[in-house]
Amino acid sequence: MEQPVQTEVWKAQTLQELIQILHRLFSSDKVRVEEVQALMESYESNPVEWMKYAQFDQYRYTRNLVDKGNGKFNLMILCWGEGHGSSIHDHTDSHCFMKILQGNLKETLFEWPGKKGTGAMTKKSERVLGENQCAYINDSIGLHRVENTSHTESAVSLHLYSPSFDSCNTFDQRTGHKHKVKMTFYSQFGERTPGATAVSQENN
Ligand SMILES: N[C@@H](CS(=O)O)C(=O)O
Ligand SMILES: [Fe+2]
Repeated sequence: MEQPVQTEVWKAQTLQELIQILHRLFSSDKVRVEEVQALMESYESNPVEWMKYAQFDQYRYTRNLVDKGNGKFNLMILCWGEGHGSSIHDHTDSHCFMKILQGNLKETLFEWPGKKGTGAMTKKSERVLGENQCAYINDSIGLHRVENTSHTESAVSLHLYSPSFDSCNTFDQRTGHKHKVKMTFYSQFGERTPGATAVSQENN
């Protein structure tokens, strides 16, 4: 009789436990994408656990720092009001995991523009991510835009970036021209970042 292959399957019962296991997985230098993705998917979103990080802005999506991952990653909660979305952007050569905690988000993938960056950008695919799903992207997969297309529901997502970064490139869909933007946190560890305002240089 053949034995089924035993693989280790993580199940994070709480956000705190998820963070603990993430610290363990990232303490080694080799990131196993499928393992992290499965772990993040295993956490069943419980709003009570993440509510203090979910700080919304009326005009744009917000980035709220949850954990600095011992220098190995940044974990953050993004809050998307009705109709809020990001520009087409890259991820600065990092791993990007994106888990939906509430609502739905549409992710549209684009190809990198050619060297000269001229002409309309090519759309590769799109999909709608639902609650508890976890997507993954890096620069070799392509560029993306994320949108809460709902006019009645907000959305909340949990993002892990490794290594962490604080700037990325945004791209003009019609011309492919890129533009470097700095990214900031609306709040950190549940506290509003002093001086952080709705600046226009953001990724949206
Ligand atoms: N990568 C974006 C969010 S998203 O649109 O994937 C950010 O960190 O702000
Ligand atoms: Fe992104």
